[in-house]
Amino acid sequence: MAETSNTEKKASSQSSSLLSKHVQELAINEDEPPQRYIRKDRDREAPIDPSLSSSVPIIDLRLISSPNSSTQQKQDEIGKLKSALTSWGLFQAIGHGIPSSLLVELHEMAKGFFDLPMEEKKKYAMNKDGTQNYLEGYGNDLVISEEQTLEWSDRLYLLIKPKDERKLNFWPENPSRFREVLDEYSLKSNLLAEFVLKVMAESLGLEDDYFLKQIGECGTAFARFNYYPPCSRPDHVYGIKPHADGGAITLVLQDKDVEGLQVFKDGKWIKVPVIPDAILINVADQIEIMSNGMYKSPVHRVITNSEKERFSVAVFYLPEWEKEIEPAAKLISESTPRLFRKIKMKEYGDVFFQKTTRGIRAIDWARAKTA
Ligand SMILES: O=C(O)CCC(=O)C(=O)O
Ligand SMILES: [Fe+2]
Repeated sequence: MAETSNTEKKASSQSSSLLSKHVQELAINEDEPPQRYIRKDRDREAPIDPSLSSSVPIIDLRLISSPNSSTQQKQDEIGKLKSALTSWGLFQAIGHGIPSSLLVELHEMAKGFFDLPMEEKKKYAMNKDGTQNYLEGYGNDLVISEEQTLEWSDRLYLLIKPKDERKLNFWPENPSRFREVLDEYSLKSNLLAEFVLKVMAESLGLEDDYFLKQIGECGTAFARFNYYPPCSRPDHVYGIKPHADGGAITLVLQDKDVEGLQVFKDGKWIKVPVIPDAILINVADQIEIMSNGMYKSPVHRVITNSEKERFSVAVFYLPEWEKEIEPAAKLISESTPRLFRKIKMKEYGDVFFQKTTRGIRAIDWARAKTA
């Protein structure tokens, strides 16, 4: 277990002053974001490189999945995917087979939920008792210390897989089609994640079900609906602070109009452009570990906007809690020594939560000790 300081113990036991408010309430009631939302890292700010946005990789999955593609087309696109994940750790997937109408509906469900009166949304509020790391429901990150910089976003966080572990009491009944649409999206998103995990394994010369087996049939998936209200000081307040995701892979449906997501690459921040109907797929820490560092789990952040609100839906795929994750033996050699230790997902999850909340990368804790 991760160490916990006294301040943090107090915070997670009850201190209500450390429970953050819904940002939507702040955005409506106060002109200036409170001090606890103001970034402390502006003096260490890396530059934004506008010229590289158009280079964020785009992969047409249809070229890989379609029986009508030639072997050459398929190999070329897998090569592009490999190069995208080696250098960026992400790509925008097009030709992914999820109908545009479903993506539009999912976006409408997100907007419809966050537009509900606060009292209605609070029916689905997270239980912030601090006893569990993966808190489902409507709320924000758990606040574990006074120093933590808070984020300008509200969330609805729901386990979608395994299906029999869903806690439907957190699934909104309003908008009336919310549950149905999320169920449909989960089905499609799970298939897409499976397909991509297979292609990723194949691209590294592993058995195509290598990652799926490591993740396990009962690997979990969480959908996170993110809502970023307009913020009067976008330069000083993060929608989500820099972080990498802790699971295996993440699928993100970005807002259809409003940009905000940025990825850190070679010392610079790069805006991820909005491409209609694309789904952003990013490597998360467990794939970086299993691929022995070949595929990178990218650091990314979300910037706020002074005028426009923004919605996104991220689905995080995680290995089963009891799985022990380590680099694939095939990817360890004299020239590519083992970079990471073997760690149980449950243990990684605990450490990930503690570190990420403080803005520290968890994967560094998983590195193998060099002799
Ligand atoms: O809002 C986005 O575009 C990305 C969200 C994200 O990085 C996350 O939920 O982990
Ligand atoms: Fe993320």
